[in-house]
Amino acid sequence: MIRLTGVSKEYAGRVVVQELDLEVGRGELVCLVGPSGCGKSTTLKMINRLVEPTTGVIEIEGRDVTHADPVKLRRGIGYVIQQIGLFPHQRITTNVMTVPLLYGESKATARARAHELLSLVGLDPEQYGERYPHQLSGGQRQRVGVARALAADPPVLLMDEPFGAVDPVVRRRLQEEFRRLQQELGKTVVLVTHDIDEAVLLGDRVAVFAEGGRLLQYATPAELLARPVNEEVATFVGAERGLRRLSVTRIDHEHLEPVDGIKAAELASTVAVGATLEEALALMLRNDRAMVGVTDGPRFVGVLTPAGVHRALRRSLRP
Ligand SMILES: Nc1ncnc2c1ncn2[C@@H]1O[C@H](COP(=O)(O)OP(=O)(O)OP(=O)(O)O)[C@@H](O)[C@H]1O
Repeated sequence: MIRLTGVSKEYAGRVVVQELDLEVGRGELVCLVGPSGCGKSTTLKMINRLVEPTTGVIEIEGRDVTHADPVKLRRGIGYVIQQIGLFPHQRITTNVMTVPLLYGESKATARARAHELLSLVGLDPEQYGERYPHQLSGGQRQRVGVARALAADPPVLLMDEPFGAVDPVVRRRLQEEFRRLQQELGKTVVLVTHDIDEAVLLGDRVAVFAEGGRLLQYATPAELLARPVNEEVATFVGAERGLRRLSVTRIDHEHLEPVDGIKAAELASTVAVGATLEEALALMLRNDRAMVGVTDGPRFVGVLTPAGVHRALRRSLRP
């Protein structure tokens, strides 16, 4: 869907993005992560031509974006930034209607679409649609930003620290909801963050950048956490990467032991197949039991033990 080949950017002779090759598949969510100033935002802005690359080629669906009309190009690419830039003197619904109106939709259609999108991001249009941005919380404004970026139904969404301005609890909820929404809508997303936890939670793949716009590693979260390519990545991913792996590895049938001979009283609680190892371990610790029951819909399918957790971590690296 998106391909960068040999892309570099220099400002006054200083290289901020270096010979970057990166491919993003259709429907994939890719996180660009790295320390402040390493060129993540610049990379994102080259995709929608807010910044022109010094060298290299950027293609979207096989078409070189440098030959596209930048205004048209940007309308086809949703863009969400931390300071979401809602129009302060326009009501929420009107804010979301902007792009469909630009596209020549009728007011009635654009309004209906705006209401649909507000509901989709968890804001009741009846309750919030007629408010002004300053009458919403930071997290609610962020949702409006996402709704507005989706309004033109763009196949590609670029997001620059979209959840950076909200407190950690709200951020986690927005991240989880956004991940669900993205899977449902099948958008191709490139998301910039400096937060490795956000990157491994959201990304199908994660690109780790270093100072000077060098791409150090581009891999799935499981691969990145288990096998950082060098010390630099290992340091960035952090000493807690073992723990982080628990949060990206999901429980599968093959990790379980049979339930035969286990009494219900030995199982303090259950989790569903597909939950993370982190959730399962948290339950084991909370209940002081070395196992947790696992369900699949209404069925009870087995138990997960610490040995199963080990197995799951090992197997998470199989291609
Ligand atoms: N218009 C510009 N002119 C000159 N230098 C710039 C310009 N825009 C960005 N830079 C420099 O390019 C480098 C990369 O900036 P960029 O915003 O891409 O980093 P980033 O990784 O997104 O950082 P952050 O996480 O702090 O937003 C920085 O050193 C920045 O100072």
